[in-house]
Amino acid sequence: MPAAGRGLRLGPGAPKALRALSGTPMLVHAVRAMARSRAVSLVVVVAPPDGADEVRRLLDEHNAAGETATDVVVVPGGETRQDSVRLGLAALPDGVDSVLVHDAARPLVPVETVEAVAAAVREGAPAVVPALPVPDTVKEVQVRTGGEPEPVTGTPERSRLRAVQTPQGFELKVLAAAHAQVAREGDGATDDAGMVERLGVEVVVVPGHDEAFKVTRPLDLVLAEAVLARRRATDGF
Ligand SMILES: Nc1ccn([C@@H]2O[C@H](COP(=O)(O)OP(=O)(O)OP(=O)(O)O)[C@@H](O)[C@H]2O)c(=O)n1
Ligand SMILES: C[C@](O)(CO)[C@H](O)COP(=O)(O)O
Repeated sequence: MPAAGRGLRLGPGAPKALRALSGTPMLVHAVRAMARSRAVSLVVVVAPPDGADEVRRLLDEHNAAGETATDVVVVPGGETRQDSVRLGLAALPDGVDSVLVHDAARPLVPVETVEAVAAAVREGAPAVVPALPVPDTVKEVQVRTGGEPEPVTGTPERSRLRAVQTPQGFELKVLAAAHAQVAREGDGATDDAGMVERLGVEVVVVPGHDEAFKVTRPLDLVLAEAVLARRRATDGF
């Protein structure tokens, strides 16, 4: 679980994963969300490089894995999400053959989404992503950094686009090979599946969920609090 980001787009404050949602660190919500799935037996939390001890303390204090049999280990992360995922993979024990990579910044992912991804990997898909259709029309532009209007260069057909979430599920040897290739070639990708695509391995999509959104900007905190309030009212947690 990459959790080492600063959360710059969320504004000043503690590293994003440590910020509170309804009084509980976002990371604790995310670990609980994964531990709730019977497909998950170990969560490797990749903490801010200088914050591994604090993260361990917070997870223990909040009893993050609760009554589940899920183990939680904490390792320090890296400069980029890609580095952090690679450091998390390096901490896996021998004998693991499949892995889910889940952003701590998606703390409210429903257990059904986690299980759908895990089931697709178990059934033989080497790489699986949860995703939703895109509600807006998406334009490709010529990027301008000076604030001037950006010329549109194309409009991809919306019905063929998907907004991709996490957890993304992989055969471990496929994901490890993808990260090794990217590390060798020095070419990044914004998600793990993107690296696997470059290996020429097929990635498949299963349905994502609105509540698996990524807490990125301040308005996302408002949405997350509203989802938690609705869950407390209807589900009791
Ligand atoms: N060096 C990094 C950067 C990001 N992440 C993690 O990757 C996930 C997705 O990243 P993002 O939402 O972009 O988080 P930040 O990098 O913290 O956000 P920002 O870009 O706004 O700073 C988050 O769980 C984040 O903690 C990480 O583990 N290591
Ligand atoms: C992995 C991801 O959440 C899939 O949508 C996304 O690409 C992460 O991007 P970020 O810029 O690191 O938040």
